[in-house]
Amino acid sequence: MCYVLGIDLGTSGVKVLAVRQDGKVVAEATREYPLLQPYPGYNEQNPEDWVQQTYLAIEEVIQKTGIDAAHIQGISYSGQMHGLVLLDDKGNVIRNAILWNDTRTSQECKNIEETLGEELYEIAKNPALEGFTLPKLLWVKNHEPDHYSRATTFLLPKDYLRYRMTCKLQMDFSDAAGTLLLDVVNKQWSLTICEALGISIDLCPELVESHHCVGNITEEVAKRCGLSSSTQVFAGGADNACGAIGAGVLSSGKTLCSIGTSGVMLSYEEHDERQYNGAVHYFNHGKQDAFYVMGVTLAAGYSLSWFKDTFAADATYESLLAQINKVPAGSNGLLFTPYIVGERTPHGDSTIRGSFIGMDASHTFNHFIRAVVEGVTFSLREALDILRESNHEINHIYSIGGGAKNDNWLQIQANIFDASIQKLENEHGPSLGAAILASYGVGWFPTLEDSVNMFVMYGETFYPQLDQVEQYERFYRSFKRIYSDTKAVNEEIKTYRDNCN
Ligand SMILES: Nc1ncnc2c1ncn2[C@@H]1O[C@H](COP(=O)(O)OP(=O)(O)O)[C@@H](O)[C@H]1O
Ligand SMILES: O=C(CO)[C@@H](O)[C@H](O)COP(=O)(O)O
Repeated sequence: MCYVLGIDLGTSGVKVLAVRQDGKVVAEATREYPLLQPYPGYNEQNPEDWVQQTYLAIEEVIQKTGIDAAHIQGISYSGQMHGLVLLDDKGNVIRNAILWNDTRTSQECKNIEETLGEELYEIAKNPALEGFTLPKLLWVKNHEPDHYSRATTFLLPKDYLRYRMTCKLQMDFSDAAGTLLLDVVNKQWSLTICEALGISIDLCPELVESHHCVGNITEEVAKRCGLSSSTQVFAGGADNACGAIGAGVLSSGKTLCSIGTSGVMLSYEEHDERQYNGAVHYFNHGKQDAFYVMGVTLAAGYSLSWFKDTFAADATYESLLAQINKVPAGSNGLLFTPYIVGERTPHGDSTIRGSFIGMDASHTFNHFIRAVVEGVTFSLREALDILRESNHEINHIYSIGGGAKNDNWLQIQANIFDASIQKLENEHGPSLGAAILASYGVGWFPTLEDSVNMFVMYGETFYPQLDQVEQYERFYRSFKRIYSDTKAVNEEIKTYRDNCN
């Protein structure tokens, strides 16, 4: 029997999945690593943590299953997008990675928009947002010139991990699309954007398709992890592109909701013709010559994990959510906005912060938990509204990520989105998409769709409950007001946060 490994380098941790040629997931292993937050709004990670934790997870999967390493024919990757990894001329990391949820680059974003104007949207198809890679490159150039001067190339998180395992430097189109340096339609680095912003195009690595074979596992890594150097390595994709592949979102009319650390509402796009004017992200898919649009809630699962770590550190997610059904929809008038690290969709605002609105002495811990779950889901509903307003008919949504592990939350999604919610038989998120790319790359299947048909198994469907849908529409209208009603006071109190620096 032959196998592939799918490796998802997420924000909270790395997940390694071993999948058999018949699509059976034979083992998985997850290892966490710390999120470094040296100042409010700063989010970094040490790339060496990614590498070492991945090696341990690979070892664990092989030890759990006793798989003969020579039977692992392919490996591919998915990863948290946009994070900046700078390498020197020896391939060494120059500084910690600056991540997708870091919001220090507001001034750089302003400079990019002022310099490029409409050209940015014509070429990169996206607005300059703090989470994207180009603003981070410019921030290092402006604030850490010694680091910038030593850089010979930049990579994104999963590309760096793949580089360490193959010694090959590349980036796939689906992840490159999130850098703001890619000409999305022509699938090439934009010399116009590089030159306008004083970035050498030589910093940009070779571009490849997600199913492209970049090389093999090196002898050194094979020995370290118990792999074989005969194993082929495939480029992989952005975590949301791989999440879409792993849920079978490979054709028009299909939509994904992914509640990971971030939250994503994503719809497949066959062509690049629709204009969204930056209201949502527009990226190359991991499926060749396809695209997708998506809205992002910066702190989706992160809002729940932050609340758990801060107020119930010893609880499990299961125990935390077990009682929320005892609280009615709308949490008896308690509303939460998930803007605890700023927000992207629909409010591109790095200054806004979260709120609990309507706190009453009668509210209990369970009300707060349910309010967090509902607030995250309301935020994703705002992204869904943008997609529906641009003529995406969306009545059925595939749900993945940590938030898809809880049936109460899946039912709340159905009621707030007013759509049926499709759970996968086994929730593996983007790592399944990465495994599918490897299975297609090694030639087990003639098309990506054939691999999806073999690997993806759908589970329970959750249907909207009319009475709850109607109640949520009322609460949703109140939720949407909170951003504009709290924007000014958040701008006032920002200085109190900054003085923590
Ligand atoms: N059993 C669970 N029930 C509900 N939410 C969960 C559960 N496990 C994890 N989560 C949520 O999912 C998030 C992590 O999702 P995941 O897709 O694993 O993360 P990432 O890919 O961003 O590292 C956590 O922030 C947490 O809020
Ligand atoms: O910034 C984005 C997408 O634009 C995020 O979706 C990151 O890609 C992080 O993903 P998770 O760790 O939340 O899966």
